[in-house]
Amino acid sequence: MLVIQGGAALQGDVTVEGAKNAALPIMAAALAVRGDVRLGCVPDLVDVHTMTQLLQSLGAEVDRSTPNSAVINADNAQGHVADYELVRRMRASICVLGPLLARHGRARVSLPGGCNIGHRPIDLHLKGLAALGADLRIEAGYVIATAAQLRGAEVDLSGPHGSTVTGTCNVMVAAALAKGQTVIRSAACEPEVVDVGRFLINAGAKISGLGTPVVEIEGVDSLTGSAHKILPDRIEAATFAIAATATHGSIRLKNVRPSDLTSVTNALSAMDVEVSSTVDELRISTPRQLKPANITARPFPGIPTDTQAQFMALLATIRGRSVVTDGVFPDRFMHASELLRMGAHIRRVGASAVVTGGTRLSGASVMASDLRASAALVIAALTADGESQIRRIYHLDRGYAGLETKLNALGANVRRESDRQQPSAVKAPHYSSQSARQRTDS
Ligand SMILES: CC(=O)N[C@H]1[C@@H](OP(=O)(O)OP(=O)(O)OC[C@H]2O[C@@H](n3ccc(=O)[nH]c3=O)[C@H](O)[C@@H]2O)O[C@H](CO)[C@@H](O)[C@@H]1O
Ligand SMILES: C=C(OP(=O)(O)O)C(=O)O
Repeated sequence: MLVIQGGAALQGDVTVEGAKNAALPIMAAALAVRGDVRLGCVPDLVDVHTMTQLLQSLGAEVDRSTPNSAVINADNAQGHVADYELVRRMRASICVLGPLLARHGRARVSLPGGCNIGHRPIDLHLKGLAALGADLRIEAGYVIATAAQLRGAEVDLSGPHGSTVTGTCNVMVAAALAKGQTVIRSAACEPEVVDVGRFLINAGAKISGLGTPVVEIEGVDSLTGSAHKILPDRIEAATFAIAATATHGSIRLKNVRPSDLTSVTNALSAMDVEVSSTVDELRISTPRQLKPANITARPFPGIPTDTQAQFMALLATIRGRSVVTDGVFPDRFMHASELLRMGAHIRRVGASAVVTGGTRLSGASVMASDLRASAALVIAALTADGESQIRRIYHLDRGYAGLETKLNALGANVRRESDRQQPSAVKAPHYSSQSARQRTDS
């Protein structure tokens, strides 16, 4: 668990890692590439470790001996079965479906489980791959997919809450090696999807329209090894920016792409936070008084759903009434009940959470339910009077590398202790270790 003594304002510089949500689908896409794939800025996260194990279970060689890098060679990867034991640990395992199908013409991938952030179907992944000619069925908890020859097609990925990020990645990889032209309509526009597309282009794919809802792909015969640097993690950056704001601190974020964070910085500016940027840095400086705000998470370029919980924790500290809505995962409010334990005033009203902020939060023992809920509890604890214990932080280790080290360097008081209520806890991942036990959030 993390034990946090609240009250310190975050001050100083922090360097942001490469993005989890780009690293995972790119590592999966390496299954469809011949030769060495050299990745830089790979974050040292439990999820990356799980993806490493998944690729190895399929026969790929993965060398992570150099920090923040991965060299993947899938030339001898003959496996096509992504086993439940690995897939259940991490939702993003579904990203191997498209690459396996493209590579072997068949794939058997365990269904990723129901997750704590709400309903997470994969119907759009299946619909997209079926449009390319795959035959797909669900049997005994596995997606079973076969395709003698994938063929380019028109694919519409619009769902009830926008497009699908990992679904777009799956279809993009499969289409890159399909015969003929594919047009993906309602493609996800998230920067991580663009990064996956750029990785594929470096490997020889022909893709245009990245970052727009219409992505066109001309299939090629093969993809070949290449080097790619993972883009900076906008969610980690936003988490630190929100934490600095909540503690009335002042920080400089290094290795960021400010244009990926416009919705977040606009929301902070509307609360009266001072935000300034250079090409790869952001400065956040917080006045004494902040204004409440209404926050609605939406697909890119909207406020990311992966920052909604952190915003809710911040708004609980700001005097006045704020409304938080999640237009991507409408039920992603598990953090609210734990924030209540710290003295926050939050009510669910229809599809939104109404936050009446301003009462000082107090330290408490709380339980993290998912990755960003954990981050929200950390932010709340940093602002609270007294000590908080945050349990089940294996969620946090899925998505934040060295969080307590980074926070302490900014002046926070955070320590990691063993949690007797957490029998299956994982250690923070280590480059050379292949044996970390992990827990699923799914
Ligand atoms: C590894 C990774 O990149 N994870 C991110 C990815 O998850 P992930 O790719 O799983 O999320 P999606 O973009 O697929 O989901 C977006 C919305 O579409 C719905 N949907 C999705 C797929 C489908 O087949 N049918 C369907 O209806 C979902 O229920 C949700 O309402 O994008 C989410 C939304 O930005 C982020 O919270 C996750 O951090
Ligand atoms: C929900 C998240 O990740 P995943 O899709 O891997 O569960 C997240 O990063 O907040």
